[in-house]
Amino acid sequence: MDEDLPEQSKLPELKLDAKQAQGFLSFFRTLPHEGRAVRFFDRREYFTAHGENATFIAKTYYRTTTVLRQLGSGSDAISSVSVSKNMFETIARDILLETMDHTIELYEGSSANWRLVKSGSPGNLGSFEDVLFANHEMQDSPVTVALLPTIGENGCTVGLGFIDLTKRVIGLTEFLDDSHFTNVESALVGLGCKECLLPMDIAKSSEWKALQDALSRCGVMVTERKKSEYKGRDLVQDLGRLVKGSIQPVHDLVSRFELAPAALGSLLTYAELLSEDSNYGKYTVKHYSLDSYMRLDSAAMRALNVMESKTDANKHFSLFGLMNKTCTAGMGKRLLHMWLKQPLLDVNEINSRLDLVQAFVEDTELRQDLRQHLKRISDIERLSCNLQKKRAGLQHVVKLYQSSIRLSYIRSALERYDGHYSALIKERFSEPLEFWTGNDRLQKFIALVETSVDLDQLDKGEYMISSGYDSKLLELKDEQESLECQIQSLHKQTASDLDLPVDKGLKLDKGTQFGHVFRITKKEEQKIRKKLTTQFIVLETRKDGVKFTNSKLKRLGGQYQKILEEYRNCQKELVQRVVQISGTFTEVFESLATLLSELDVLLGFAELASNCPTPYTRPEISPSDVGDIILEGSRHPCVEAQDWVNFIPNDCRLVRGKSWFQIITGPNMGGKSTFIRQVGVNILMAQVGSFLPCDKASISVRDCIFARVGAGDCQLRGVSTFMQEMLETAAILNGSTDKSLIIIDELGRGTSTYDGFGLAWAICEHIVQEIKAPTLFATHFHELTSLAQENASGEPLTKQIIGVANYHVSAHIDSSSRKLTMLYKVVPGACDQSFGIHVAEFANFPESVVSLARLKAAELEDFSPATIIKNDPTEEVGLKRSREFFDNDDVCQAVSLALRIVFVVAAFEVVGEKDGQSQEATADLKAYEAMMFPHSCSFEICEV
Ligand SMILES: Nc1ncnc2c1ncn2[C@@H]1O[C@H](COP(=O)(O)OP(=O)(O)OP(=O)(O)O)[C@@H](O)[C@H]1O
Repeated sequence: MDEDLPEQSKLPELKLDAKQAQGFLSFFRTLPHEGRAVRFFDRREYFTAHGENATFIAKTYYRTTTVLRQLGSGSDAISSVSVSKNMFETIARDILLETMDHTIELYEGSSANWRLVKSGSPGNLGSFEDVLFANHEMQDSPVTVALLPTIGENGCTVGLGFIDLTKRVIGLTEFLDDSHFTNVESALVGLGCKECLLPMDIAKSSEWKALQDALSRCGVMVTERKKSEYKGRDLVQDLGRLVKGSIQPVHDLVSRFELAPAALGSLLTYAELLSEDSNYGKYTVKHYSLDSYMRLDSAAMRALNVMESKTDANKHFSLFGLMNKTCTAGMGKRLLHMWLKQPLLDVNEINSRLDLVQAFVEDTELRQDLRQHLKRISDIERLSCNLQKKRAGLQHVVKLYQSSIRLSYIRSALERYDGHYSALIKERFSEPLEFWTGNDRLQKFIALVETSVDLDQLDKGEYMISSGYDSKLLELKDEQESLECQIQSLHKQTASDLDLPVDKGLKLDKGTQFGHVFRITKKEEQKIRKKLTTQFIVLETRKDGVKFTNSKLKRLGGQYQKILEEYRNCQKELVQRVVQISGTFTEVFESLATLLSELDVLLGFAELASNCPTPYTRPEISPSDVGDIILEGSRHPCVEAQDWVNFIPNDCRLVRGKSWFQIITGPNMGGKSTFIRQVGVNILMAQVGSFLPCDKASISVRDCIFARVGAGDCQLRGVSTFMQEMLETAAILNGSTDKSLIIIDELGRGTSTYDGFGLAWAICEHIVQEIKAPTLFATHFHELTSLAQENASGEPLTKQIIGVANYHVSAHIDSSSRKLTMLYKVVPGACDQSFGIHVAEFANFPESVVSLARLKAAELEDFSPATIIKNDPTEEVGLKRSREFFDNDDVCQAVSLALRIVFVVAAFEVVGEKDGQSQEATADLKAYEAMMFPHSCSFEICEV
């Protein structure tokens, strides 16, 4: 067992005697049951957890219950587990930052006396921030949201309040929502919500299942609160204490909403903001408008790989990982996170970000210079937050100082720039920097630190107030030095009296037990024993020598200790005072943090655009109701960044009335998904303000990206996959408009071919005719391509359908070797043949199956447009063809056999992967098989 468990060797021993255990158990039993709380008990060198928590930790983090020990005896015993400090940090990070389904409590004490010292939840990390970010940067600031939905005449209205405790922002909004809670989902995604408060009845009721599903799709922790906590009555008064500046705008904002004030009220109670006066006057209140940013739901975030995931093999798998070229500690990364969740809609705002990026792309020297300086900037935002929450010490003040003195270099680098965008750089950075770093602001802080802190001691790792800062401290320091001199001369005098060399013979020690003492080796003691016994007091005789003193040393040492004590107390008081004064500069630091993190992210965009093997280009941006979406020579930035990929660029021309709706066909593995996702990713990047991996790009701003991709990639989830697919599609049909972008991949794969095709056709028609959103629709239903067929006179086959164009990803088959080569080139027109059998051949199908499949396929009509046009255009062409296809028993058998073989091969892979869970996997597979092949006999998993 030990070898399997890396942490096992570090498992601390649970050392409690029977009495201690008894005392602890009596306390532990008094704790109220809280299913979500994981409680830890600090035992100084290690931590422990008990009962259900112990089992949870053993199973989740140690992956074995053998680490469990029993505390107490007989029926009173409870399971317990010990956790090292490192392991505690790992568990806390996982619970609060990754899985986000528990809260953590930390208790300190002994025997039967314990008290709660820290508690944290995913939305409110509280004092666990120290543990979580002691060795890691804080990359994302958690946000807690409270929702209050209600059904009225117009449908469902949702009141929303939120708090970002790191940025000290409180916000509220209210909106109508559809039955899928599309708006709730985009608000949670946009805000980066980690925890959501819901009234208890709503969190439990099956009537609100759709809302609960929306929350679960976003992966937020739901915290149930009593309905009585949803009170907005005293909200303005409460906010009056928390906000900086005038309360009137807050009053005006709050009075615009009916439900949101109550939601926000519950949040203020939950976060206990009013109970700490360090929060007073520190918050800003804002209206979060859903219409200010591009809306993205959780499916789109996943489809476009916007955020990094734990399973990413390398950081370039996600857009965040790829675009994160920030230099500051934490602040830049948090802003990038926010920007990626809130792409802009305003053309001018997008263009001004692009202007700044262009300035930094064009002036490499300026960019490199600024980035060098930013590398030395600490997380000013968090440091200043800690100062305010009185969690800071002199080290934090010094860190702020060290960052502050670099700002003059950043300012002068920016001022040297005289390129095309100098006015903008001046307005956005140089002038605000000049203001905040001026004599009345940052310079005052710099002067405070330079006069108060002993900066010379920093090299030794000591953070102290310089004695010159305070007359009392100076006096104490002088006295201390004078006493030190007297002790030194006594040392010399005594050495000469004893006829011993100073230091080498007679040492002067300073310890906690005796204070100042003389020490000699045992050998020397023999030489001076007589003098020692008559003139000195021997304190201790040990292997390392004999310690002794005399009345003079005792007196001087005593005085020295007293002065030292006074000096330390004085230092402590002064440190508190300096930290407190530094806390009055938070407005300066917050403003500087905003400026610097923005500069950091924009410089990162410029760095990415310039340093890619094929440089990025600046997109042209037009409002959402004009212009087309044209990407020439575009690439998927994350796929392109993988070492093993030689990426083939493609053009995408979404032109209104011509190719606003594109059907993409082509062989499996041909690059369809990559292509449609890369269009979404490029648009998102543009609206965030980044250059694009394209040769040329123009983009009509999109207010929303809807994506339904990927369900086909997790086929083994069976029926739920289809349900998921339908839910996501329903959200698209409900929420999208002509200003959105829709990306759909492999729709209708999770059900029968007839149903799937029927749904796909109907959805396409609805999007083209009703929604009119630019759409990329990748499909294996070749029959869908007839949506775009035109008859000989150029009229669309189906009269009303205009603006549909066919594209396909090309592949080459060598006629002699029958070798299939993917060209990854997206070209106009429908795919004129199916490559399924070639792909099966690639997958090492048995030759007999491939030959039979070839034979039977040859008997079928081909997929060419010409053949399709031959059919009656008024009849559903594809349906007819697919019915013919499945009426043919032989083909049906061949296809079924082929599918079953793929399936059984996959079954073995999965069973192999799901080590130890083969029964479960087999059950999954059988359920899947029953769905896919309802009329055929069941497969057996056997040795191949
Ligand atoms: N433009 C490209 N240039 C180079 N390689 C590409 C390109 N597009 C895709 N690929 C590679 O091909 C692989 C398959 O691409 P993708 O998943 O997009 O195919 P697909 O047509 O959607 O397949 P399926 O229909 O089976 O889902 C990708 O993982 C990528 O490595």
